[in-house]
Order: sequence, then structure tokens, then C-alpha cells
Amino acid sequence: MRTTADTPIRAVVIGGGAIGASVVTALLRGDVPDVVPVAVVDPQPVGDLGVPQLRLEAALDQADVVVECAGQAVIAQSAVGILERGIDLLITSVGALADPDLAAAVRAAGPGRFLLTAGAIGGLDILSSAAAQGPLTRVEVTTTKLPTTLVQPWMDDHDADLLRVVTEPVEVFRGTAREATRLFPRSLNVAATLGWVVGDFDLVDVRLVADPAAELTCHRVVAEGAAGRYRFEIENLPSPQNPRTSGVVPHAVLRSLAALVGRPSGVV
Ligand SMILES: NC(=O)C1=CN([C@@H]2O[C@H](COP(=O)(O)OP(=O)(O)OC[C@H]3O[C@@H](n4cnc5c(N)ncnc54)[C@H](OP(=O)(O)O)[C@@H]3O)[C@@H](O)[C@H]2O)C=CC1
Ligand SMILES: O=C([O-])CC(=O)C(=O)O
Repeated sequence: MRTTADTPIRAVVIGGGAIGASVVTALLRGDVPDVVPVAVVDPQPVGDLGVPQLRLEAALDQADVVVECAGQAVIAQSAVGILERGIDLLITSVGALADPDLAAAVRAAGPGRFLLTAGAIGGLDILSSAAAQGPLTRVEVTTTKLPTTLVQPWMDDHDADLLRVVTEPVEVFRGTAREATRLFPRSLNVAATLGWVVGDFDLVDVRLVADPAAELTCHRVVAEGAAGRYRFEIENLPSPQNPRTSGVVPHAVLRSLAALVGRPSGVV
């Protein structure tokens, strides 16, 4: 990746939805010093975001760094190729890496570098440090979201309809982060991020609750191990563009992008 101060770093954003569109707008505003957005990639017309909308291959010809804000399939299909071209990659759809073969391939690929954004949650720094001191023995996350945001294509009509009419909180899923992010690929990337950080997707016990009163999306994390005990609760306002996604995520992506291109500030 080019890093000289007098040459702007060219960013391609994959996905022009709730996260991607906000990221493009912020980059055009100059929110990450020396990074300019040069293209957005999306199968559907995204409207005028202020940068050309290109097909992936054409966009990669211009990219120093790719910001993925599209979905797990993009990571499965394109991450290794992007890294092999020497382009750096910021991953938002972290759940893709719960596939051990893909995770190994992404880790081995280069010379481009990759980073995962913390996205909708925090506390990952201390959990990563704690896991380095000694294995964590317990990692749990309870995510609470609006029921309609949790309807999945694999659900039968009965279960999907239940989520549309439910009036009380109801547990929708209980299992490992690996399963959680496979079954809810657009809603439980945070569980996968915890799995990545603690080095074990199967250690992370995920509970997903649909709550019709959940004005805020909640991720409650409990962990313990040799280093100590950890508890934190995050309550995010959903994105007005996509209530499945927390509104803070584009800002997390921009923060991660600054770190990836070597312009971090504040706490890392
Ligand atoms: N790590 C974290 O904390 C979080 C991660 N995420 C991840 O980020 C992703 C994006 O979230 P969000 O912006 O809210 O979702 P949106 O649905 O608002 O936007 C995603 C956009 O990407 C497009 N897209 C789908 N497939 C491709 C592709 N192959 N190439 C290019 N563009 C594609 C979609 O098009 P179309 O609508 O036609 O499919 C859509 O326009 C989520 O799917 C999830 O995986 C989300 C929230 C938190
Ligand atoms: O935005 C959130 O709160 C979490 C989310 O969708 C995800 O992890 O995929």
C-alpha cells in the first residue's frame, strides 16, 4: 500500500448500504486524513454517493485499500484475491471468518494486510489481552434486537410470522458464535468478532433475544479466565437506514480504517 504523505490513499468501498454509504460520505468530507474514496461497489444502483459506482474488478485497479461493508459472501469470494493483489482490506462482515478454511486462507494471503473492525461492540482490546495472558474459560454474549430485523430466509413461515407479531421478548437462538453468525449473518458478526479475539468461535456462547420493545440494540458480554472477569453492556441506537445494524458501525469502520492506513489517533 502507498503511504507517502503527498499521495492520497485510494479507498474502494464494497457495499453502498447503511454502513458503506456513510463511510463514503465521511471519507469525501475528509474524516480520515489522506484517504480518498475512489469507488463504491454494489450490485444495485446506490444513487449518487459522490464517487463512481464500479464493478469490483475495475474498482480494484484503483484501490490501495478496500473497505468491505457488504456481507459475508464478499469475504468468502474476494478477500484472498484482494490481499494477493497487495491491497489492504478492512473487514466488517467478520462472521465469514468463522469458516476455518476461509480464515486460514485469509491469514495466509498477502502481501495486502487485513484488519477486522470492532463494529458494533467494544471491550475487544481487554479481552484480547486477557486471552493472551491465559485461556478464557467463559465468554458469553446476549444480543437483543427488534424482532423483525431477525427474520431469516431459512426460517419457516410459522417462525418468521412469530417474529413479526411477538409482543414479549423471546429467545430466538442459543449456541456457539460459529453457528450464530452462520444462521444470522447480517446480525451476529459481533459474536464472530468475540470468537476471533478470544481465539475460539466455539467457546463463545451466544444468546439472541427478539424484543419488540428494544429501541436500542443491546450486546451484553460476560467473560472470565486466568486474567480476570469482564462484563460490559453496549446499547446502540439502530441505524435509521437499516435497523438491523447499529448506527455507530460506520464510525467504527472509519476508526479502523485510520488504523489500517497508519493514521490512528487516541486509544488503539
Ligand atoms: N461487525 C459488525 O459489528 C457489523 C457488521 N455488519 C456487516 O456489514 C454488512 C453491511 O451492513 P449494512 O450496511 O447495514 O447492510 P445494508 O444491507 O444496508 O448494505 C449492504 C449493501 O451491500 C450490498 N451488497 C450485497 N452483496 C454485495 C456484493 N457481493 N458486492 C457488493 N455489494 C454487495 C447490498 O446490496 P443488496 O441490498 O442488493 O444485497 C447493500 O446495498 C452486514 O451484512 C454485516 O455482514 C453489520 C453490522 C455490524
Ligand atoms: O450492528 C449490530 O449491532 C450488530 C450486527 O448487526 C452484527 O453484528 O452483524
